[in-house]
Amino acid sequence: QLLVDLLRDFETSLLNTRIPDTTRFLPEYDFIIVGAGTAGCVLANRLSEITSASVLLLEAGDQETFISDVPLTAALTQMTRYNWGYKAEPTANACQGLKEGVCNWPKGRGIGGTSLINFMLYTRGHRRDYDDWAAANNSGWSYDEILPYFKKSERIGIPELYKSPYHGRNGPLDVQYTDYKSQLLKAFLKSGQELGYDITDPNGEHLMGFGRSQATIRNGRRCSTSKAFIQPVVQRKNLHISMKSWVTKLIIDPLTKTAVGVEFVKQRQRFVVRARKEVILSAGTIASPQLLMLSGVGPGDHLREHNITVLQNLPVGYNLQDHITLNGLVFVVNDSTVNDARLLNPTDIFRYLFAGQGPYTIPGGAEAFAFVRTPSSSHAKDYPDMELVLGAGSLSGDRFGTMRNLLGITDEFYETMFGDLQNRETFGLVPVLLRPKSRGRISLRSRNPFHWPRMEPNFMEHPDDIQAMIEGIEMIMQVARSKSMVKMGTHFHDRPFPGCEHLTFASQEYWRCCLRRYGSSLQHQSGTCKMGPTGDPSAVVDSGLRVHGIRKLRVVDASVMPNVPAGHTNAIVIMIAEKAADMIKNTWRMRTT
Ligand SMILES: Cc1cc2nc3c(=O)[nH]c(=O)nc-3n(C[C@H](O)[C@H](O)[C@H](O)COP(=O)(O)OP(=O)(O)OC[C@H]3O[C@@H](n4cnc5c(N)ncnc54)[C@H](O)[C@@H]3O)c2cc1C
Repeated sequence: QLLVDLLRDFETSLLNTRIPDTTRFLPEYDFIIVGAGTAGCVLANRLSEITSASVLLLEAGDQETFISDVPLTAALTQMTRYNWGYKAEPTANACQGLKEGVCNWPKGRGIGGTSLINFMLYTRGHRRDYDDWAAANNSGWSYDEILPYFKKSERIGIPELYKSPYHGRNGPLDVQYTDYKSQLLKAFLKSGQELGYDITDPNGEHLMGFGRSQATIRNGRRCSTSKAFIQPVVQRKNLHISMKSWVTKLIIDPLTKTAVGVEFVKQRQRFVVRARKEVILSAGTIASPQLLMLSGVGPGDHLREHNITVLQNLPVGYNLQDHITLNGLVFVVNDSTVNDARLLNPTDIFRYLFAGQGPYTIPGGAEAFAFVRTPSSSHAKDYPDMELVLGAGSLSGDRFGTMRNLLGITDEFYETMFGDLQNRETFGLVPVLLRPKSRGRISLRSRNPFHWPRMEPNFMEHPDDIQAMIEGIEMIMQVARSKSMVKMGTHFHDRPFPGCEHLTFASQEYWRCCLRRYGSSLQHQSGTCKMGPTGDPSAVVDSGLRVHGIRKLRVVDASVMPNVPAGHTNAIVIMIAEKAADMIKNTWRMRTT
């Protein structure tokens, strides 16, 4: 930790804008934003554009360091204090063979939130995802209505997409390809064509197809929402940012049912600050429902169990969704791949440090993705229900254990599976279930705000989710058997997963077992403060993201998604926050100055 602190100080003095930490607070602000994560940073920027409005941004963590900047080593950030390090409850159909038999749920802590530790892949989902939100009486959320907000935030750095009507060129968030292109990437894209798919821009007209990873990177470094939205505006006088400020409660007037402020702890001192116009909760899918419940907004019975006075009975914490994945599908290949040993190569290190180029710039090690439709899918023909992610290397190359640590993979699993692959070139292919039918829940473990809430994933509780995953694995095998991949000497490392050796290898039962033991999360938890109209018994916020029944309180983060779209969630949360900022400005008839 000392080393991290020293490096951070060194780096912020040289490379980053130091974010001033407010210690003296106004008694009242127009807007108080709880959580400076992906959504909170966007909101703080857009709301403080109104020079007449005062904005307080409260964040439990502190400023990012260059440790989180390197795209390839994203997994390393999970080992720092920038990760809340949550662990979910044991669940019947996933994660059973992982450390402690539970799923790791890393979440970012610091200005930038989970955009500080995520894998930077930039995807938005399918047009139909948003049209479905709108069709469920969430007016204003159809694809045509939200596309301008994706574009508003984006500065596309991919020349062939400059003229695309789907991309923005003037936003603060850089979206780029890395300069690194392996032979494997070319073979993977070709295999897609062999299988009848197009090579597409997944953020363009058609999601279905194979494409290179677009990522939130700027000149080879992570472009967090802190870099994009906060660092350029720290000099604004009307924006106060307070770090290491742990919000413990939203203060809601029980008579008028109006949010009037927040309570938080900073440097062991308790503060209460009032909000003149609104409190905006952007603490993420786990902490936002927790804070609502601690403040009296949630399922009545559950709050009473914890002796919390019920101010508004709402289904807070339900509808938890996530994209499911299976790690450990490893392929041996003849070409050179990326692994920990190679990363010690001084040429690559210097190339990265001085030019922002080379393998270190691959976002989380993912070079490309394919959006495909499983044979049994009940979705429309153009709607992919499965993503296949191509790794530039694989879990077998994780000698330093950073990826294992992130995923909760035991050393025993690693040695048994990959012990004999140490000198081999390998890559991984990862299936991702895009439209899960299973639902989990966040609930309170206690009324102590410093205790983690209970996180029940219920992954793959619905049998269709397991079936889709098995078909996704079979599609991965098809890709690996394609001519272009075989030409590279690709073959599946067919060592049985520990605990599933007794089953016929590659049978449906075998894959079921692998999923139960090693199936896990892609960390796209969402939906726990669901958006829906009055009268929808599962809704927590309305289409303006206002909490039903409570005045002057909005939720703006991944928790409001009614259904998780078929895309990685960071860009989607940024879009939600961009739109929310406009809605808030309209409510208060405040213009950007
Ligand atoms: C390992 C990993 C890899 C991922 N990879 C990708 C990817 O490649 N592409 C992609 O699109 N998405 C990815 N995601 C998901 C994506 O980053 C998240 O969905 C998104 O960042 C969520 O944004 P948010 O604003 O809802 O929450 P967050 O960004 O988590 O923000 C919540 C903020 O609130 C703060 N907070 C919480 N409680 C309190 C409190 N009580 N008081 C004060 N502050 C508080 C937190 O510290 C945090 O800063 C990944 C996620 C993880 C964990």
